[in-house]
Amino acid sequence: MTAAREPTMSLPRIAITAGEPAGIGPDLCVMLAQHVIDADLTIIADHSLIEARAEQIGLPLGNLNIEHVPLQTPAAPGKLDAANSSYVLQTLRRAVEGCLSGEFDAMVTAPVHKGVINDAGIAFTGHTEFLAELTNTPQVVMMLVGGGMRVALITIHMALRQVPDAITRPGLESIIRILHHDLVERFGISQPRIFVAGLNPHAGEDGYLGREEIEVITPVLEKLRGEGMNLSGPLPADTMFSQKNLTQADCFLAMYHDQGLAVLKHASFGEGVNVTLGMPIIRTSVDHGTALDLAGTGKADPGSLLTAINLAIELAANKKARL
Ligand SMILES: NC(=O)C1=CN([C@@H]2O[C@H](COP(=O)(O)OP(=O)(O)OC[C@H]3O[C@@H](n4cnc5c(N)ncnc54)[C@H](O)[C@@H]3O)[C@@H](O)[C@H]2O)C=CC1
Ligand SMILES: NCC(=O)COP(=O)(O)O
Repeated sequence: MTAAREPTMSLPRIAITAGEPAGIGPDLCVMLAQHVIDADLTIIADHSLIEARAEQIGLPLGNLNIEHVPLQTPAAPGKLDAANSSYVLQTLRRAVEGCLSGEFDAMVTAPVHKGVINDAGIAFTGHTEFLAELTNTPQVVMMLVGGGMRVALITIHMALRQVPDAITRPGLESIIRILHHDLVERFGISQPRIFVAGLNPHAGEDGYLGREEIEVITPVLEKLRGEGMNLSGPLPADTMFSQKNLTQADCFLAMYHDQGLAVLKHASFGEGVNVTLGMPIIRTSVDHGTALDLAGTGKADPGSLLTAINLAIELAANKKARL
């Protein structure tokens, strides 16, 4: 909790990385101080950055707990500076280290700007891949939760041109195994029903509109169904998210980023949560980006960050209950 709350034993300890310093992440961290949250939050950020943003948007910091990681150069709202990219990555390293050591029960990330990190000469496609590397996890899965659905992805941050070649039988099998495992173990769904999209229009139209469904997706689904997994598909992606399917699926599995996330964000932008599956640590995140246009204005909506914190609390409690 960040506003007035009675001290309580065993609240989940959650690290929050403030993200890109020129974006809305620092504003959202300040906004957390205005809410009562049943967790011990540690904001990992430059202390003076958060203080300055609080002053800018006219909100008190209260007893917000901030662990200081110094900026490389002063940050102005809305003005990206590649010099601060190493700071952004350092906040992530610190949170991961704390989660791995047991100091934190989970980490929640505010948005980073992928482009400016690359401008600094650091190859970076997203938190998901960076955290996989830091935790030595060979395969992670991105799943978003919102709008009454869960949507996981086979391919994440890659050019559309590269997608078909990146969908392989071993990769698909490994992702479905992780997804199934985490839906059971982390989300407590005993028999998850996973609806799997095809890659091509009409799921390939029997091979006339592409052969990935026949050659890659169907053989993997048949193999895993043989092990007892409840898998539907490959389904035409244009109708996969029908209202009827929303009531029946525990999770949709999309072949590429915008096939799944455009639908989810249409239904829930600003209230959705991004969760990384397959890692030894719990990580949730906002569903939006750095919104440079809103940084320092006080107009950013903290809804997604609050929902991400609540999901982290729930997943940490589920994990504790299983120990
Ligand atoms: N979790 C993360 O670190 C994510 C980072 N990004 C990064 O963010 C950067 C900017 O991405 P964009 O595509 O421009 O998306 P964006 O989400 O930053 O902005 C899209 C639109 O939504 C509005 N918006 C976003 N968050 C809002 C909030 N909390 N309250 C009110 N309005 C909000 C913005 O003002 C803008 O009009 C990119 O570098 C992208 O890679 C994008 C998504 C997730
Ligand atoms: N569209 C989701 C997104 O870009 C966030 O990715 P990540 O930084 O959480 O890997």
